[in-house]
Amino acid sequence: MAQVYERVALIGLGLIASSMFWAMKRDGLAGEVTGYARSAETRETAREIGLCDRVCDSIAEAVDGADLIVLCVPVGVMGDVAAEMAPHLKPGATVSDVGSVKRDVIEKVSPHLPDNVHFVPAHPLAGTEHSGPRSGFPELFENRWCLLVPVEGTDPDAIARLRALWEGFGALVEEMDAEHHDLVVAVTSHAPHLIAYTMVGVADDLRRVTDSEVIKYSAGGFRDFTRIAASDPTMWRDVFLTNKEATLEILGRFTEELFALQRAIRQGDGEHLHAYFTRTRAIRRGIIEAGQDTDAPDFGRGGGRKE
Ligand SMILES: NC(=O)c1ccc[n+]([C@@H]2O[C@H](COP(=O)([O-])OP(=O)(O)OC[C@H]3O[C@@H](n4cnc5c(N)ncnc54)[C@H](O)[C@@H]3O)[C@@H](O)[C@H]2O)c1
Ligand SMILES: O=C(O)C(=O)C[C@]1(C(=O)O)C=C[C@@H](O)C=C1
Repeated sequence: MAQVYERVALIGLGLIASSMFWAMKRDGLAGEVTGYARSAETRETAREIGLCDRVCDSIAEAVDGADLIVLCVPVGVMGDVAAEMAPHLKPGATVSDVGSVKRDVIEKVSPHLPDNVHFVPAHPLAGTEHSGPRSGFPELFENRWCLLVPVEGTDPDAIARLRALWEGFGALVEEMDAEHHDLVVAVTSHAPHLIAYTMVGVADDLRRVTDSEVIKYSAGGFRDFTRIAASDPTMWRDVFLTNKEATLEILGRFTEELFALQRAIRQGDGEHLHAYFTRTRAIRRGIIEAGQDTDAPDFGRGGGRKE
């Protein structure tokens, strides 16, 4: 595959950055890739496993001369990181991010960026419950969506180039505005994570269900909940604090539906339950028919793959 960027800097060296790096190297999508993470331990691990061509001890050194800089840190620190790197950016460079929330990130990052760089926020809808520099694998983005959320007036060439990189990773790319993005992912990702966290918390609170029983009998739905609820606490704290409005809107609707189902169970209203479950079953079938059920085949081979 053809090289898309000569110099790329990855800031934050966890699951997403490491998956991007391995995919870039596998397919020759970038020339030199530099990396920076805040903790010396993470930088040391990165050097040990060959994550990045050059691991830098300062953000200034990492972004120096880079054509593309991707912020791969938790959404709560995107603004601070942008402020720190801004004076060292090369004119004409593209700054992007992979944050799970877009409106807040755009609000926090944009004011720090000089006028002579392009800002093209992005969000790959792909991940696992694992985090850190060892968790990435190059197939992570294959056949997954990556949403680009460019602000109005962004240079179309900068957008097209970033699109080419994500398509090079095997992702399906679409553009969306930030507000819509945040509402969509509140439904498809953020609220489901909160529900999973809650369900596992409830099981943990029930003293009659011992730890060993939770492990022994969790072969089905609950096992999936425990996988999701094992996701990184810092990342998810930041997601909920920065996508507050949309998540609360969806959780409000969720609570209303839950009460309605609760009442149907109490009143023995089987018709209500059956009609509801028939409707939701059709959604799952729609996902599979659209070829979006990327969980079905064993697509990952790295340490961070899904169970
Ligand atoms: N994990 C997922 O499923 C997933 C999927 C899509 C997008 N995202 C988004 O991608 C971003 C990164 O997530 P991840 O899963 O790769 O996280 P991760 O925890 O695996 O990695 C985060 C990295 O950022 C570093 N970091 C934290 N604060 C920093 C700072 N102030 N300066 C420099 N480095 C700092 C950490 O040391 C770590 O190396 C987040 O914004 C997240 O919302 C995550
Ligand atoms: O599959 C998982 O483990 C994920 O949690 C990935 C997932 C998701 O909810 O789909 C999580 C957060 C991201 O922002 C995008 C993708």
